[in-house]
Amino acid sequence: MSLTIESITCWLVDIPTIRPHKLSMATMGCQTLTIVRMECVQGVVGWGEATTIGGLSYGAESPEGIRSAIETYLAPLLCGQTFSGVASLAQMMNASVKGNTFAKSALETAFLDALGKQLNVPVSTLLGGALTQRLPVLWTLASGDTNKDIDEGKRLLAEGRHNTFKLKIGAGELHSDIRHALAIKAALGDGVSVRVDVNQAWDLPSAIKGMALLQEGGIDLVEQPIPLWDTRGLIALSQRFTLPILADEAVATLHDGYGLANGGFTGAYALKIAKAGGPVQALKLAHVAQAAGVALYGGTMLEGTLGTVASLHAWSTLKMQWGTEMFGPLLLKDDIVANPLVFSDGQVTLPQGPGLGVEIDEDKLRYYARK
Ligand SMILES: O=C(O)C[C@H]1C=CC(=O)O1
Ligand SMILES: [Mn+2]
Repeated sequence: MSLTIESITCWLVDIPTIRPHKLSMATMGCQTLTIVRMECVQGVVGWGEATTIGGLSYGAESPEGIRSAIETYLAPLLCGQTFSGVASLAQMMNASVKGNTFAKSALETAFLDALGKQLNVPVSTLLGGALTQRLPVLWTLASGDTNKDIDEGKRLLAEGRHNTFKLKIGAGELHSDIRHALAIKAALGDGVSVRVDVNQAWDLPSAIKGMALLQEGGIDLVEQPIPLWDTRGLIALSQRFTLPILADEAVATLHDGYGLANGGFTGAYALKIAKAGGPVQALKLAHVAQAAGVALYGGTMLEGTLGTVASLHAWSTLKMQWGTEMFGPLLLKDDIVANPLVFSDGQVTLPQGPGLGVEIDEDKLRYYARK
């Protein structure tokens, strides 16, 4: 069985967020989904998505750059070619295009969706088979205001939608950020897991001070406290504190995962399909982590439903010691799918059906697509 790619179409889809989402490097009021439609000669169509955060403020690929890499380089390379699976697809993309893992992730996702539809199996089956149909999912409190975050957290706990929270810090002065995090932790209570993501904003001395206070205050996990290039610092912090570290920006591919673990990093890796170049590539990093005894976490680039579901199919094949943050669609006011994901009891349900199991609402796609 193989698929021949006939055409690849790409849209930029702008969807407002339900509230401002404040990270250390940008405040989002809108998310741009780069949507890919891959039509195959065999009659199946696959869909994929790539997102980043805050234009070029989070990473090296912008939505416009992702679209340009696909339309100018990757689509002409792939159209007319026949692939028996993701291995030959990835090999061809990597031979001609360096980096651009976000663009490659959207294409790998679309191919997996098409292949699953052709074989009449879910993408999770192509990736090794789901261990579970429901995955834990936390929520990020990042309104930029401590009291608003507390109200939002309490409301979501009362509704039973989430029982674990991540806070975005690093934009403010160290001690006021710590006060913010510990006030939320105290208000939500002992039984609620609260983690923080610094998104690289601290230098090493600040991280040493900050982590001591966060550890003392009962925070459960600290994500990417220092810049991505400072792997020596990250390893040292992971060995110095009992408060575990989640490596995010510092660990994109299996090579990064190997390097950190080999250097003595203890803690966990945030897997993201966009950082690795697709669901199959992200699983390679997961398997390196498993070999090294590093724990796993299912990360998001705040994708809409398509990218979130693609990630969930991959994460469903793994034991995720720190759960997932696949809440992206809940941060958006709308989406381009006819069958939204179901979130309840701190969990999200993996869609059934062939391929990704996501049905696109093409009217909404046209409505939100950038003209
Ligand atoms: O983890 C990040 O760095 C990005 C993203 C994930 C959740 C969230 O709120 O932002
Ligand atoms: Mn992060």
